[in-house]
Order: sequence, then C-alpha cells, then structure tokens
Amino acid sequence: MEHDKIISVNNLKTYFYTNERCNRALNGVSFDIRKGRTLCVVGESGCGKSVTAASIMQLLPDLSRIEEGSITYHSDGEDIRIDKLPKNGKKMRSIRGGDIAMIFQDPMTALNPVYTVGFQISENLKAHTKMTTKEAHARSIELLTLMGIPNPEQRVNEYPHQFSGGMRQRAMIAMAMSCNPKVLIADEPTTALDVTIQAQIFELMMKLKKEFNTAILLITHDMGVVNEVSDEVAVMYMGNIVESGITKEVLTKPAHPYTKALLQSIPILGKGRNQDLKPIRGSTPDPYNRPVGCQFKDRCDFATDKCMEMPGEEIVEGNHMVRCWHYKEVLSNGK
Ligand SMILES: Nc1ncnc2c1ncn2[C@@H]1O[C@H](COP(=O)(O)OP(=O)(O)OP(=O)(O)O)[C@@H](O)[C@H]1O
Repeated sequence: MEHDKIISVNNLKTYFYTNERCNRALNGVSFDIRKGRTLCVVGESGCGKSVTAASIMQLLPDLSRIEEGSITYHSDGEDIRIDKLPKNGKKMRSIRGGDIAMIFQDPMTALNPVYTVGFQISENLKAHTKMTTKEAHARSIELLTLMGIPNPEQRVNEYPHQFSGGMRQRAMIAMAMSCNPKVLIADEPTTALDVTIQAQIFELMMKLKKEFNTAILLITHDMGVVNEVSDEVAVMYMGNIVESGITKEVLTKPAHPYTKALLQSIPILGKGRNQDLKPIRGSTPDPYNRPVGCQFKDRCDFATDKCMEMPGEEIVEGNHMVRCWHYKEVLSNGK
C-alpha cells in the first residue's frame, strides 16, 4: 500500500560555520515521512540526526544555515516550503508544536520547571486552538490519562520535578500530542531511561501512531530500536543517507558496508549469547576536514580506488536505496 507523504526532505544541505570553518553537517539528505508510518534515522554520534530534526522544526542554532535543498510539508491540499518560512513567523509557530511536534531525550528541554505540567499542556492547547482555560485544563487531564499517567486529576497540578523520569517523558509526549500533530519528531526519546520504561514509551508512541495515524520520525543510534519499532529506516553517515528502505528489507539484506557493520556491532534479541559482535573499526572523520569521496571508505573492508569518488544513489530493489560502489559485493559477501 502506498502511504501518503506528509513531509518531503529533498537534497537538504545544512552547514555550520565556526571560526571561519565550514562543517557540512547535512550534505544532500533526502527522505519522505509518511502518514501513519515510523521512519527511523539511525547512525553514530555526529552523523547529523539532530541537525535533520532541527532543520525540519526551524530550530537551528544561529551559526548554521540551510544552504540548499527543500523541506516540504504536505498539509491538507497545500504544499508548504518549511525552509522558506521565517523562523519565528506566525505560520512557522503554528506549524511547530501544532502540526509538527517534537519530543526530546531530556524532557526538561520541553518542560518548564516553574510551571505545573497541566498549566504547560493547557498553554500549548490555548496557543494552537480556540480552547478556553477550563476546556484546556479538562483536555490536559484527558491527555495525561491517555498517556497512562496514574491519578491524572492530581498529577495535572504537579510540577515536572514531582514526576519520575518515565512519567516526565509521558508528560512531554502529552504536551506534544495535545494538538493532534500530523507528525511527531522524537530525538532519542528513551536513551536516558531504563529498558523497561523504554519499552513502555515506545509502546505508547506506537499506540498513538495507530490511533491518530500520526507520522513519526524517530532518531536513534540503536539498531535494536530500529528493528523493534520502525516501518522504514534511513541509515546516516557523515551527513548523508547511505542506505534507506523498508526496515525489514534493509535489516535482512544490508547493502551498505556501514549498515552491515552497525548490525554486526549490536546483539540481536533471540539470537542467544554467543553472538560474534564486531565493533566498527576506526572512528568518524573530523567533520571540518572530511575525506574526499565516500566518507566511510577509511573504515570499510570493501573500499577500492573507485571510492575516491562519491557514490551516487543506487536502487537495490523497490525503494531500497544505497550509496555504495560495491553494494552488489556487499550483498553477496558474508564479510
Ligand atoms: N550547535 C552546534 N555547533 C556546532 N556544530 C554543531 C552543533 N550541533 C551540531 N553540530 C555539528 O553538526 C554535525 C551533526 O551533528 P548532530 O548533532 O546532528 O549529530 P547526531 O547524529 O544527532 O549526534 P548525537 O547522536 O551525538 O546527538 C556534527 O559534526 C556536529 O559537530
């Protein structure tokens, strides 16, 4: 079944400028987020996951800029070029937190310690809808209930510090979901939580996705999470998507040496204890002094002279895409 696109990112180039040096943090990134689907963007620290989210939300720091490419929000019957909207203009403020909401690793990024949880959810509702204070308060209680927070009538009047880590995460999701967003962007939302709570938060997100047909962009460094929760995956390395497609296909038939290496570096649930885990050799290059050609070649077992040239997008099958000169070898080789 073809799922409708809700956000299209096309050839996005976001650069950072520090001390007259340029870091091409995103160097031509393209992907689509679809209604009712979860897309995971996965990769090691510094590959550009958070910059991707910040570009979509227009929350980039001052020393960075979108240099090229486009971000299009396919709203009801209207295509809106997010990257062209003034950052703090009325339209962008209504999209941010209304149509497109975001949750973070640290809930205190979104929650203010000096206001009650209920007040903050109500304020968000009042900013994006025509609700009165009374209606917004009642809706806040409903949202806390929906998020599985016990005693919502009491907890709505409590401050964030009175919540446990997992409950705070739920409160932030309640705030993000308050205006029925079309898209939920989640940047490592469970990294700081223990595995049981992590599983509960993902379960909650998946329930909301089903109930409201929300599209989810989930950022993670964890292939285990990708395997558990995503429909589609985009593997990122040094500002490029090096492989993408339906999660099942990419994880069972990885065509990029980096995807393969990521998969070999984590234990797979159900495969038992004696798994031959291999850390990825070497480290990511200096972002201010990037190698020529394929960014992964210095860590890659398949690299040849050809890799001095940047590989283009190749179609493996259907929408399974890879950027590697040697992907056929990778597919047929057990290395
Ligand atoms: N505020 C900033 N100032 C300067 N450079 C930045 C800033 N934020 C990100 N960058 C640079 O942009 C590139 C992409 O970083 P980004 O934070 O998107 O990585 P990430 O994949 O989200 O990593 P992590 O998992 O560690 O959050 C990196 O080279 C990083 O150094």
